[in-house]
Amino acid sequence: MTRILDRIDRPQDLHGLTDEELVQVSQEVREHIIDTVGEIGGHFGANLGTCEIAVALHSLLDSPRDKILWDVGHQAYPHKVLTGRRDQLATIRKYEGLAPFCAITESEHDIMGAGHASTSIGYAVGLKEGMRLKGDIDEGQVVAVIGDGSMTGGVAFEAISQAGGMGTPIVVILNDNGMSISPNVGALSGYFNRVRLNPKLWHARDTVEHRLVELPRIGKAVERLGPQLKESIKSFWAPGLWWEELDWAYMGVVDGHDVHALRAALRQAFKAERPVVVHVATVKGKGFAPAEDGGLEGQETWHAAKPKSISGGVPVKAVPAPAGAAPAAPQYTKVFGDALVAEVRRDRRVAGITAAMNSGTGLNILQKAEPEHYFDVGIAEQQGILFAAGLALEGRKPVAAIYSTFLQRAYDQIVHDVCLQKLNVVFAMDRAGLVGDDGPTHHGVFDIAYLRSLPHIVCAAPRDEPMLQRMLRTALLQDEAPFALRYPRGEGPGSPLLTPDAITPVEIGQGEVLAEGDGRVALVGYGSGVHKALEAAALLAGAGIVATVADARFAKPIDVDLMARLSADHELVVTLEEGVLQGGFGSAVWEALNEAGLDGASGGPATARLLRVGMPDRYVTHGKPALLHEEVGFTGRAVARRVAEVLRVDLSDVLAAELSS
Ligand SMILES: Cc1ncc(C[n+]2csc(CCOP(=O)(O)OP(=O)(O)O)c2C)c(N)n1
Ligand SMILES: CC(=O)[C@@H](O)[C@H](O)COP(=O)(O)O
Ligand SMILES: [Mg+2]
Repeated sequence: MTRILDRIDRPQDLHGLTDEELVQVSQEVREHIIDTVGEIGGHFGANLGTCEIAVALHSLLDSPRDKILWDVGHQAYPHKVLTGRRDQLATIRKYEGLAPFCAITESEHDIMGAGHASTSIGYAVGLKEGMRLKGDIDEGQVVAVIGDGSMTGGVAFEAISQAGGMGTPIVVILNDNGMSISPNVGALSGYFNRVRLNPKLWHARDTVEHRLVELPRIGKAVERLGPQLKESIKSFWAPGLWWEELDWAYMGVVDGHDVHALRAALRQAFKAERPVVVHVATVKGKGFAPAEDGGLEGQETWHAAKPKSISGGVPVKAVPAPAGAAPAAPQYTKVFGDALVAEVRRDRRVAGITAAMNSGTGLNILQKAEPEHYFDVGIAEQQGILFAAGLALEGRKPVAAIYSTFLQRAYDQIVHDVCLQKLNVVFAMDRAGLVGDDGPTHHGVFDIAYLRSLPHIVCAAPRDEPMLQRMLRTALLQDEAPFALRYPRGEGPGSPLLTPDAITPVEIGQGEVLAEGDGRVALVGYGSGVHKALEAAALLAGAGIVATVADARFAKPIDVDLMARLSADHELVVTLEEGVLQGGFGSAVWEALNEAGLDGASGGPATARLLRVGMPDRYVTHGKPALLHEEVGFTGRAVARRVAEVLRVDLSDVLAAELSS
């Protein structure tokens, strides 16, 4: 059957279609996403929830003159399909393919870049007030689509307050499905649930006035009340009171899978001359039974789909690993989650905090094992750190498990509240380094630089799983300082784990030499950089260069004695880190050598040349980590090649042999 979708090459092609045709297009978009994402992998459930919303919006609006903003952007695949990218959807999140979220460099219909939650309303206020400043506030509609989970981000409320105060005529679609990645949390979510799940409240506004006017004796009086007073009486009974109190018009709850109802509500909202929120109820994973009928667990499972996980619209049964295959190394996330449970059981002062990333951080393990010591603040990283600060002031030992990239959201709380007051808070930063498919908004490459400069903080990075266990223990045994721990997304090298009673702390500020060399080059890794150092050393050995390999273990405090010794004993010292070079670990080594008069520049003893290997001064694109590591030169081969150049050694045969092996 030919799809209507096949003739939708631009959003304006939706204009003039009947409601029935729009319903059909919505379903065709849904099936296109199920087939495509089920094959290639990617964000899934949220996209099935916004098919009708995207169709309704683009059928009424003239994008990009009218501006539609998608909060986070993980639910923007229908928008991408309807705005000329239908046939490229299979490239999404792939190297040089469509961006994982909205990107202003990708399409004129992507009005804002995203990836981090809760930003869309803020942009919307700016865009609309920008039109007012240009002298034409009616230049175009501005609509922000934000989920109930993203609504828990404080910055969304900052924008709601500004818009209410200025009377900025924007439209917000609150896409309420009761889910964040895991079930949504907090009082706001509770309020949304009460309203969304109570159909009687869905049309309260319309019926309240009717019933009031029908009342004996006072009915006539109500009839004569001015519209404002009537509105406030209506909103007293109807949901959305707090929106009205903030001078927003509240409309809802609308069925987010009913194109006709959505269009009717949006037509009304577009006419308002004030900020309007349209509260919409959707199902995360709508139209895909394992999610739609799978309850909260099913909807959490299908937040993202793995490659080749769906065929013919149904899940593909996982194929067991062949007998005798080596077990995959445990994900750092699981090692951390298990280690945190062990720490809580060793010291009842310990508690774990997540910001809506329950399973992503491994805190789902703590939630099951020690629920009293588990806290989820929702998408509210700033609150997560303030909450940790409060716990620390109360003598608890909080561990804030927040991805490196999302922790950026709480930078001032780290500076102003934790470090300045020298509070004993542990930052467990998963997804440190290049995360891969999620791309530049999610790569955790700035934390070394953004934390190392803060007084009192300790910055550490384990080279493998047991070292992660030891560093977490170290962080929690000490009472002195804030302690930041970083580790990459995915598997470690598979080193044998330590039993809880065998976990010993490491000396803070002390590095470790893993292999002594012949004095020509020392490769000093930090975290995942240690493995690149070992890979490079193996290649250099093929050319007769025996490299010294060291694990710095700490970026702050730096092991100055070790760095001084390596610098004095070698021609070349190479630092390797999966973080930006500017202000990173290599810079810290450079600074330490300079302060000790050992950098050769200050007339001190002859010292080694310093070569820093790390992330470049640009945003690295999306794609598989191995491809990205190749692109930025963060591989054993690339490092070996650079060392050979400096030492004027010919490595071509070794590299050729390695390639052919
Ligand atoms: C600042 C920030 N914290 C955490 C995340 C991770 N994250 C991505 S989507 C999501 C859930 C969003 O929930 P909601 O807005 O309700 O959208 P839904 O998936 O339910 O459609 C989370 C926590 C993020 N993208 N940004
Ligand atoms: C959209 C978003 O921010 C999350 O879904 C993120 O993509 C999760 O990343 P991980 O897959 O690394 O947990
Ligand atoms: Mg949601």
